[in-house]
Amino acid sequence: MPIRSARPVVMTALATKTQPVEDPLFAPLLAGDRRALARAITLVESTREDHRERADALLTALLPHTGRSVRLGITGVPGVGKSTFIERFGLHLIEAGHKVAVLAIDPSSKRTGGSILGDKTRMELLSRQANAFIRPSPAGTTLGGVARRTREAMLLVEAAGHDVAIVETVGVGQSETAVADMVDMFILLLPPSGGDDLQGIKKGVVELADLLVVNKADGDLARAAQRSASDYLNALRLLYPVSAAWMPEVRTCSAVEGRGIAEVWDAVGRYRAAQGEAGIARRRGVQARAWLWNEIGETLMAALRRHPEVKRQLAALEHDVETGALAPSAAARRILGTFLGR
Ligand SMILES: Nc1nc2c(ncn2[C@@H]2O[C@H](COP(=O)(O)OP(=O)(O)OP(=O)(O)O)[C@@H](O)[C@H]2O)c(=O)[nH]1
Repeated sequence: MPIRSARPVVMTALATKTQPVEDPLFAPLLAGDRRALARAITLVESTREDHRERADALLTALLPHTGRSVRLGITGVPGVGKSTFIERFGLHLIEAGHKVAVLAIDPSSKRTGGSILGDKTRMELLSRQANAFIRPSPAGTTLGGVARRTREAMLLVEAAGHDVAIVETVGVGQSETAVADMVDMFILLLPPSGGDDLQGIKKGVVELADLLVVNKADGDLARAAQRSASDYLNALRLLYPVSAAWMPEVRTCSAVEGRGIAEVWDAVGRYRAAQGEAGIARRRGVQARAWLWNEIGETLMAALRRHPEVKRQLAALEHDVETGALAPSAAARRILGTFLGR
């Protein structure tokens, strides 16, 4: 069953007619039970068909209780200090009374433990907090698959009462775009660079960022960090029109010393004020529509690959395409013809 917007009147009528059984995870998750939340995330991560149906039903029921968090994406190259930063940032938010969830996207990880958050020593202090929920990246082969499950996990943490949802991704590859497509604000952590150039940082990633934070602004690196920050600011001035609703800011911080962390949260507040509720809602609407088409694509492909007759034909058609006996477009049309029963 696809995710659909909640229509209380119709739902109530349907509910009394068919008496759908409420998922046992529904009530405890809404009450903020961590085990129920963890189990619900495991459910949405499952690829089993029956689990998928249950996950869709649970998500649909929870949908009216989602959307109330500040959705932040954080990226940066390995070693820039993401986990040190997120831990400090998360602790700062918890101290201010927030409930924080950290989710990760890392489909590329071949590291032992499987994911960037798999290592138990990461964010140890934060993970011990009652108001923090940290979830490692699910194992996945495709970015699309991992992103889909992270999006759903974000809805679940929101339903469980987390009012700040942080999606972390390692700054290599395409995952930054996937994260930028599911959050309200995208934060790029940068290392202090030695020279006055922006080498090593992909321009595309800088363009996605709403806030640039040069980390490690301490000790010997303090001056280099300041210099990098002004270089980035100059570069951004060339990228963005001054009249835009939000001109990305550049800040420095020291995650290790805990300096500049509160200022990052202040910048989040300014960003949200500049966008306004309508701006955030618009961005989320565009994201939801893109997500719908993603879902259609993924679901169609999965159905296509499962189709028995398609499966039977596929090897021969692939062989014909490989040997040049058949044009890929013609083979694709035949496969789709079979799938659609034409
Ligand atoms: N001087 C200084 N070092 C820092 C700071 N933040 C992190 N580091 C150090 O940078 C190294 C990497 O920090 P992590 O937080 O593990 O970085 P990460 O980006 O999560 O790294 P990956 O797990 O490889 O993705 C560690 O040795 C940290 O102690 C900082 O503010 N100042």
